[in-house]
Amino acid sequence: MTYRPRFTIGVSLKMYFGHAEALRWFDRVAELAAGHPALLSGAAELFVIPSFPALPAAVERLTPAGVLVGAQDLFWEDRGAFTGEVSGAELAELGCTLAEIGHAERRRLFGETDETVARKIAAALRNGLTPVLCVGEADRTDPERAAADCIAEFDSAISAVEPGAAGRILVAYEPHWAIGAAEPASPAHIAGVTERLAAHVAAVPGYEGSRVIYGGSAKPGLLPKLGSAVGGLFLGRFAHDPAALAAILDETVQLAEVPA
Ligand SMILES: O=C(CO)COP(=O)(O)O
Repeated sequence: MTYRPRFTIGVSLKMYFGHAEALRWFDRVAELAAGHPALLSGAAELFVIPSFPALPAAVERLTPAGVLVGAQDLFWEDRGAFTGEVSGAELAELGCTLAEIGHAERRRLFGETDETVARKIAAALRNGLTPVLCVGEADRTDPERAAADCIAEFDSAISAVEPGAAGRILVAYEPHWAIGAAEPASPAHIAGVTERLAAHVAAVPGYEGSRVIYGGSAKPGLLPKLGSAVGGLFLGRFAHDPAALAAILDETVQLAEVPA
């Protein structure tokens, strides 16, 4: 079964923007998305993951334009004495529909482990949030070994999901070495990993509709080189200019005309 929309395009703003800057960016992206043929035709769905304090404004300004909003992290408990943390329950209440989990920066700088990732995946699914699960090899290697690392990360990440709570996951393949770089990984490397990873994910019962997207210095021009090897892109810096995001949405329209 072909999942619609054809491509998922996501943007994480990480901690790049101040508040006023984020609001201006939301307004420009809302304007772009509301009239874009990619969203209107089902060629693409678009999600935005801003900082926590910007979430209510993002929901208010982007949701009417058909853009999904998610958080950059969540805690694995739903309520209690956990100073500084944010629950999936509150995120869902705010109108978020996604939660990013296990980004390489959180693993490297904030002590995220396979165990905490697994607990957070369970928390997201139990609160009705679609996890954006980040996986990827730490060091440059061949696609076979990279795919094996990603598959092990995926299996570990779903290991704490409560029975009956499995659901759609957006798996973001982000090789650590390609994040914050000048160029993305090569199309051959990306396809060599995403095709193996997607085949594995598709065979796990309960996770139907999941898809694998690529992140790590992704920018206009990459998607046409990948075609159906990926379910979409997860963008960082190269979506700060809304014109670049528009160019990528244009590419999804052209690609959607080619049968999957
Ligand atoms: O980590 C990323 C998205 O989560 C990618 O960021 P960059 O495209 O800025 O490398």
